[in-house]
Amino acid sequence: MSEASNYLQRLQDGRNVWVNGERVADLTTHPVFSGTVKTVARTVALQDDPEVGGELTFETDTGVRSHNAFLVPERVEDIARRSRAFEIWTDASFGTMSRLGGSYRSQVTGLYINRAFAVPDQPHYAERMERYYRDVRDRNLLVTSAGHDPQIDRTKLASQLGDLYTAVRIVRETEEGIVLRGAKMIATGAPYMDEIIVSPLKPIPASEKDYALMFFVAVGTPGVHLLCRESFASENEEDHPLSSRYDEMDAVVIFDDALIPWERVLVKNDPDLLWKVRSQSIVGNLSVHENIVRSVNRLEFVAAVGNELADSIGIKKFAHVQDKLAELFYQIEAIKALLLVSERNPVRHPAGVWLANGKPLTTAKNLMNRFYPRAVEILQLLSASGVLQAPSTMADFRGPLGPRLEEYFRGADRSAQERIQLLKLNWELTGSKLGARHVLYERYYGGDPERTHARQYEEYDKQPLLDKVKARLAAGGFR
Ligand SMILES: Cc1cc2nc3c(=O)[nH]c(=O)nc-3n(C[C@H](O)[C@H](O)[C@H](O)COP(=O)(O)OP(=O)(O)OC[C@H]3O[C@@H](n4cnc5c(N)ncnc54)[C@H](O)[C@@H]3O)c2cc1C
Repeated sequence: MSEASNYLQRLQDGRNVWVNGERVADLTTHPVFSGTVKTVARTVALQDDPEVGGELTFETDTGVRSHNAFLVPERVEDIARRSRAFEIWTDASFGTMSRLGGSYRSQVTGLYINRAFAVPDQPHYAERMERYYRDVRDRNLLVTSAGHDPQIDRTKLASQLGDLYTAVRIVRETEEGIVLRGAKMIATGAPYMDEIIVSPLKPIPASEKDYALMFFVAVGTPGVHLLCRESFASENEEDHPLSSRYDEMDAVVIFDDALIPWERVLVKNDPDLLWKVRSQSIVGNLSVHENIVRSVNRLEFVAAVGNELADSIGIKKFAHVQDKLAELFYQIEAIKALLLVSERNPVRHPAGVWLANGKPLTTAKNLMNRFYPRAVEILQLLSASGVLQAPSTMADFRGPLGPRLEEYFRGADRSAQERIQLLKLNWELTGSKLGARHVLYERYYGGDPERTHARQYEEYDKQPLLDKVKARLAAGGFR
């Protein structure tokens, strides 16, 4: 069976996906989901593609071909193999779909690598992790994650939110596993995925041990509900080139007395073990590496649109326009340079794997949540009211006003229809609901930027900088 038809079949698992007040009977035909399902199926099918399939996959010890996000980087060249696979996949959606690229598949790989290294005294952890990794890898499953408790009141602990089962907690244990109730926020792409990693993203105090859970849940598990946000998808490919294909959706995951089998439970009511596992650098490193490959791809897309906009109305010769276009280019070059530096200066981890250097990756991640909103702002500044002059639909070109539109909307270097297509693409990136969500995503997907930037400050090795200045001052200053 091809990867694409296998994927489409996997969606028919009775999953509880809720949107617009109804349970979705079939994602493959539902107007909110069918466009993106096609995109995911097309991307997954790249593994069968004679041209790129080899670069995307590796042969496992069980003899199947699996995506390189599952490749354990035992040799230094494996970093480049993983990177190339991320690039091919992310290019299939111009960097707009974050969960397809392999970030959370990489977390599974990282957790597998860590299994014995992080917790040698917990054999059940290592055994379950190994079985899970092998299963997900060999079936090429798609993975997302949900890490946060409902927002409600951030000054309170999970146990202080009123109902003890607001955040996810065990209701009872059975021979088969744990029965869970509560909600986790938010799992991007969940309706299209096979698996969700559920795990808090920050340390849990000992007094809150009942919330210290880490487990993997199959999306189709009975009692698991995915409550989707408002859809940004469109069925009109001509007018909405991105929303019709790439609305990856975000969902709250609700556990309504859902049974999670023991073999999927990695940490149960154990804050120490949880943090031991989560704070290991491998998991974050492998997944951030994918994020940065995707970031380059996304910035390249935005820069190309910006250049086309400038060409289309003949504004390229203005100095401030060149300044803005140059800014889009240096954004690309800065993130690309950090990616290259990280890949060319790999670090051998004691667990026996090679990792791209973490410092430039973290820097790129933190820069990106400032770069992307600015990149979108530049597109807005370049097109000004142009996007609002575009007719509501390309169909107007086929109506009675068509010949007039050809005249009024033509560009400096292109036909009216070509220019309006470009403006519609620009609107998708800068003014549509999908575009606004992309900006929010780039700001927050990697955590609250206020705190991730502060962490970079705290973890930065400042001493060598300070020593130099202190020595100079001690020697009499800078005279
Ligand atoms: C589009 C999108 C997709 C996402 N996809 C996923 C996903 O797939 N999986 C997943 O697990 N998560 C996902 N996230 C969640 C993301 O990880 C969080 O948005 C991020 O970590 C911030 O947490 P929060 O949204 O709960 O905001 P909060 O932590 O509630 O913060 C809200 C505001 O309060 C401030 N604040 C709150 N607490 C503190 C504090 N202690 N100190 C200082 N300031 C504070 C913050 O700075 C911020 O301004 C996604 C987010 C977005 C926007």
